Amino acid sequence: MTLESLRNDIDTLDDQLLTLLNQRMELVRRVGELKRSTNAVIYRPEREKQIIDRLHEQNNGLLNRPAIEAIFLEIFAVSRNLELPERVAYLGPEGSFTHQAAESRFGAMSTYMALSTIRSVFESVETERARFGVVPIENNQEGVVEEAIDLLLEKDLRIVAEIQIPVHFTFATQAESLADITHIYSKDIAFRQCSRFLNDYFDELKAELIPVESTSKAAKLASQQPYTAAVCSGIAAKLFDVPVLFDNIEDSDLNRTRFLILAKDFVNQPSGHDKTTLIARLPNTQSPGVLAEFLQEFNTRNINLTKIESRPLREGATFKYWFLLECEGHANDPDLQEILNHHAAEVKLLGSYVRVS
Ligand SMILES: O=C(O)C(=O)C[C@]1(C(=O)O)C=C[C@@H](O)C=C1
Repeated sequence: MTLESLRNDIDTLDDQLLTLLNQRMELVRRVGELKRSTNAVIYRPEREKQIIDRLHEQNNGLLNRPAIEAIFLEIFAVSRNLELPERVAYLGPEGSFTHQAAESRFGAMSTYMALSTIRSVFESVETERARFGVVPIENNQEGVVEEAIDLLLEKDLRIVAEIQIPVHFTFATQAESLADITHIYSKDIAFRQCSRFLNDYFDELKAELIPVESTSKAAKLASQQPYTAAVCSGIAAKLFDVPVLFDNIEDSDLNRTRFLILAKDFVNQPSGHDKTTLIARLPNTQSPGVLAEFLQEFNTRNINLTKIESRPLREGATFKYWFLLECEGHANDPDLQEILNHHAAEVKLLGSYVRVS
């Protein structure tokens, strides 16, 4: 087959894909009308997961699961925008890893607001300037983001979904050759995490490493100044139009960050593979057994507790704590429901949502 005839076949299939996508959007538009008439929520992560699971199971072509996910998450994002355009606030600046996390769920078509603090993301959702907020909650190498954890107690928001993304860095530059590069910009932590690559390539070339506030700023500088480069996220390089010379230049490929999507009011239906996040303010944790007995309630019901984080209650000059707990399962599961009922006064449900891993 010639290139031309292969391309002709691709054109024919693309025409069919477009027709099918438009047919799908017509159905989605009707779903949107139905939902608006019943005041139902537009974003249904558990339904999206169900669709991707089903497609993956029946698939026997070349596309693997990440490819199916990438294509369909973008389709869902376009669908949701058609049903009701929804604004997404995230911890900026543009091109940050939180931006990348937000885009991985809400797609290229959503309206985004880059905010400069985690608190302002919470507040924008609270005051309904944004329908959803995306914040980092923990990194598997560095631990939790304390500000985000504390705001979960302070503000009355719900968790819609979690996103986990590997922290990959790219090396982006406009320079024609590595030997031309005199300065490399990035955040100091990113330099540390890419030290092997930088040593291998630049030890002899002697480019100067210049730390700046964010990897997005680094990409911006590299877009403005010839003979410079940036160690930054892929999304920042794309945003500032700096060609990526090397991908995944980090020393360890185990570095992952977990983000939460927050909304003012949100209830997910069970997906069969869920996680639940709770806040517990137990009275008298200084009395023997109070905390242990509470945790035991999960154990006796065979509920797998996956995380417990203690944070100071900041009540006077005392050492008192509240706890952020995560367990497998959905708040509708009868066993978990029992615990929630039993501790209605001291336990608050932040959300049940599709468990990533
Ligand atoms: O099934 C729905 O509830 C829809 O709104 C449709 C749809 C889709 O495109 O398939 C879009 C948004 C939801 O997050 C889930 C699925």
